[in-house]
Amino acid sequence: MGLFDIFRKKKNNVEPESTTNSESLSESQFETLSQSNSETTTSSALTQPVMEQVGLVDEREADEWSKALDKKSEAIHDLPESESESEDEIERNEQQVYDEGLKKSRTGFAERFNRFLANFRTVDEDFFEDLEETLVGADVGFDMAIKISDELREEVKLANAKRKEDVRDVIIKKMVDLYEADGVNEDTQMHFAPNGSTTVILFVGVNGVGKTTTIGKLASKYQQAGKSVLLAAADTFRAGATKQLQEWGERANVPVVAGKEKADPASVVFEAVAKARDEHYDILFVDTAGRLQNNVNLMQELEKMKRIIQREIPDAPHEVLLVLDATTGQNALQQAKLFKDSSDVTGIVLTKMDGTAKGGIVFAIRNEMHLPVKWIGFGEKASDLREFKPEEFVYGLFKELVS
Ligand SMILES: Nc1nc2c(ncn2[C@@H]2O[C@H](COP(=O)(O)OP(=O)(O)OP(=O)(O)O)[C@@H](O)[C@H]2O)c(=O)[nH]1
Repeated sequence: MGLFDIFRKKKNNVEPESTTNSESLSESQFETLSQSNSETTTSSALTQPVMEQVGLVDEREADEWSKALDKKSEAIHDLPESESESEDEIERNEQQVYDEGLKKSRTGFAERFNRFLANFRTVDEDFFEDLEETLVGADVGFDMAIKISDELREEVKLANAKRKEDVRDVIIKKMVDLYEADGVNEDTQMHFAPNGSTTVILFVGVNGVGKTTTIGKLASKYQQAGKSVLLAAADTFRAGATKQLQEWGERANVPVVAGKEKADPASVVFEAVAKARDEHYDILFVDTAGRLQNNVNLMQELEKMKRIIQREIPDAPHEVLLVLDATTGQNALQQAKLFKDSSDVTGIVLTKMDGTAKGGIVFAIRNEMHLPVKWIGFGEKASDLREFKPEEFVYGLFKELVS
């Protein structure tokens, strides 16, 4: 089943009284959609995986970690952890987090589409130009916008479309299809060290994107899931960074290895890796600085850290996660290119999704970067960080936009 079919199926399971679930929207309903503040609640949803996961270091172990984590995120959300809790309830909770976190983007997309379709008369060259502009404005990325409009030119269904909602449905289906096609073989799993040895995860990204916060959230998740966690405060560049990480450490009840202000970050990393290995910690998260005198220095610093980690634990780091701030749109993409070119990024953490009205960045990252989004941040609380689920994301973004 394709991603769009999953989307449709989820939509058909939504409460029947929902306005947005009606098979066909009237013109006036359609025009007023973007002004509607009412949020629909989803009911049962599918758990079918969208794409195959490949290349796990140790499939059984990764599965075990993932299960422990899933169980804990539900507990964090104050769901009763009773034996009787059904899969539907767990899934609904996950979908609710996505629904709430994507509210701004959903409304933003609806407004852009409605503005674009308000002038719809016929599918001509102006139509495609306006469409490209609309998509670029939603942070879908220039390449993806052109790709969508090029493919839609060939689409007979679009050429014959008379009603605005049909046009809109064809466009969204095309976006979802292209997104899915770009994600074949994408590996969204977290990788862990085999045989219970220490897993090292390095976080990179420019300053202010949410690295320290993400580490705090993950530390708390894994710690509560029963794993022993150690943090390394290797961002010695920014005065408050170590303190901030220590606060997260205290909150999560997790120790932090820190150096003096302006100390060599590599020495902090060395100390932390040695401690993690010798004391058999399950997982070490390494916070790094996002701001040095220039990019070359920044990249050299990261390289040096990696060498030190590898000297102590040869198969580490098991993940290099690039943290990107979703509200910065094209800037985030530029950063991704910079880091991808110079460090071996294995995945992306997309933060502040709750703060943007242009959720299209997820499409641009997959289309242009071919890097998997592994985690997504919907707020500042530990429980607001979620594993990235493409089907939940697509549904949360478009559920009110497809008839
Ligand atoms: N709304 C929202 N805010 C977030 C999210 N993630 C992080 N933040 C906020 O973003 C701000 C910056 O986060 P930090 O974790 O300090 O960023 P950093 O990348 O470590 O910054 P440097 O230490 O300067 O490199 C903080 O105020 C966080 O609370 C999120 O998913 N949603």
